[in-house]
Amino acid sequence: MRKIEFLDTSLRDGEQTPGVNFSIKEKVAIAKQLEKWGISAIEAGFPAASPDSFEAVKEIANTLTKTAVTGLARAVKSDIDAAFDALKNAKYPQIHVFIATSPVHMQYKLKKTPDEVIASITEHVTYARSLVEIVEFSPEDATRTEKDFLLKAVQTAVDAGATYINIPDTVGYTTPTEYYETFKFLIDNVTSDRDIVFSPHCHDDLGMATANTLAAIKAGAGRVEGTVNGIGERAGNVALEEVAVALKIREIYYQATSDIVLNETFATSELVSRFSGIPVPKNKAVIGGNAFAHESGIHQDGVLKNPETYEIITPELVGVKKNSLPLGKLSGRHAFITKLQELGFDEVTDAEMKELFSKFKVLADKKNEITDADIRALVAGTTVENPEGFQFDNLAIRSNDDGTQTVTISLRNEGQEIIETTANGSGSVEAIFNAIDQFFNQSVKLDSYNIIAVTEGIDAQAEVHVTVENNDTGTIFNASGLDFDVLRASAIAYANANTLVQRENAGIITKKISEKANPEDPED
Ligand SMILES: CC(=O)SCCNC(=O)CCNC(=O)[C@H](O)C(C)(C)COP(=O)(O)OP(=O)(O)OC[C@H]1O[C@@H](n2cnc3c(N)ncnc32)[C@H](O)[C@@H]1OP(=O)(O)O
Ligand SMILES: CC(C)C(=O)C(=O)O
Ligand SMILES: [Mg+2]
Repeated sequence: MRKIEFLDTSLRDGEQTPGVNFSIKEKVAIAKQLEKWGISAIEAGFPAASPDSFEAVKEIANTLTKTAVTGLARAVKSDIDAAFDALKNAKYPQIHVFIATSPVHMQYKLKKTPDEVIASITEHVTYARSLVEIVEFSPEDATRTEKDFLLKAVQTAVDAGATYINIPDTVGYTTPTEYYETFKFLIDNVTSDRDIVFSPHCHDDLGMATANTLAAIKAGAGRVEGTVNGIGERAGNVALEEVAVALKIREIYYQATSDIVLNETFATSELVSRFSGIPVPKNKAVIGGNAFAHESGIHQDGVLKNPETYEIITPELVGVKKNSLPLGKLSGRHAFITKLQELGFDEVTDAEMKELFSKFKVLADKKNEITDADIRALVAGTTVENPEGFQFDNLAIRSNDDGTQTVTISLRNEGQEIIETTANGSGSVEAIFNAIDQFFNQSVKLDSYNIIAVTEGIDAQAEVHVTVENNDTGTIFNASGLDFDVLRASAIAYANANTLVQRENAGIITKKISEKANPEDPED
């Protein structure tokens, strides 16, 4: 049975999702969880894109001990130098060089002839290979590239020293049969005296990313690329959890396995969802809230008689655990520590533990039963917070006789100074957002506002997701807030989003606007 390697690009392609902007701390926390999940290589970013991206790759390279870390680079020497500099301390560094090979990309975007692209592949893969042992090459938009030219580009990269050949379906255009044939064609025709590993990199524009990825494995691919929860540019990348579980359930058919620790899947998905601000839909395959729910009578009858009638994946397989140790307001420190360990949070420091326990006690006073989801939410909010900018402190609401609401909100700056603003609104949320707008005094448009209950029941914690647009730059930011009270969660989410906008305006973070189409550009 073949072992399929997994490369996760949630921190690079995943961050290209409109609105997603992970802080460096969040990226490191995700990278550590990915290592625990059994990912063999993490594409930690595009170091040449911004100082923030560079620092994140560097920090992850300094942190991981088991997993290879790779950085993306155009076929441009300074991009490759930036990737190498960021990866200097990685235990297992890799550099990923890409250049487009489809006619439309070469002619309009790169303004290069096919011969110039081939020369660029030789020059830049050779250069990357002079710096690190393991180089990955991607012919961008491979699935719209003419077959013989694709083979020529790939053979050129192999001859220049690339070990991993990634065949991106950049615009989510291919189909399973076609992609299978592309892989077969390349694997059968590329020659090398070294072992070359081919990998799919699928986008989900036509909803075929998982099927395409599995077809590539069937054709002989040895590594897969994708993201957690399928986040990524446009309709997203392939969701790696779907590929990992499909391989497990159909391992005989694919004659392949992986090192993915499947019972870490749910925790990985939840962390990425929280930090990306993108909730997992209830009907999402493998990890959605309904993935294991049986609603209709005939299905329930079948499952009661034998779960195998309708259940091919068990909740336990992907780490959805039964709440074996229920916690409440009378629980003590020992039970709390045991629960943290049971949930896999074994790296919590003493100081974090102290803070977590006091937050747990506050929550337990308000909520009858503290579930595992509450604890995970608590940990995510405490161990990774945005230390820069203003933090939500408190809010007070008054209903007026004319039906309007008045809100006084206080925010705390890094020096722990508390600043208050007051505003009116026709409803409480509007008044809260008006008060925060008044405080930040910057031009922001609210694009979306969503509330999710973290757990079931009337005393559930609320998670609020907002998407805002910085009117000065057009950049979109997602942010979330979590609290027992939905209005406080709303205030936290909106204040966090405004903090990101403020940091962009101050030049501390940069995010290229990829989500806005340019009508003048033939590619858009
Ligand atoms: C399919 C993918 O996911 S590709 C990865 C996409 N990710 C990103 O774009 C990350 C964020 N990007 C950025 O921060 C910026 O685009 C940067 C820093 C990389 C470059 O910024 P700028 O120098 O301002 O260039 P800009 O983005 O406007 O244009 C891209 C340039 O790179 C060229 N280019 C694009 N891809 C490649 C490549 N693989 N190899 C060589 N050149 C390339 C384009 O032709 C264009 O060149 P031109 O300026 O001569 O016309
Ligand atoms: C950079 C490449 C691998 C990419 O993300 C794509 O083509 O989708
Ligand atoms: Mg991609």
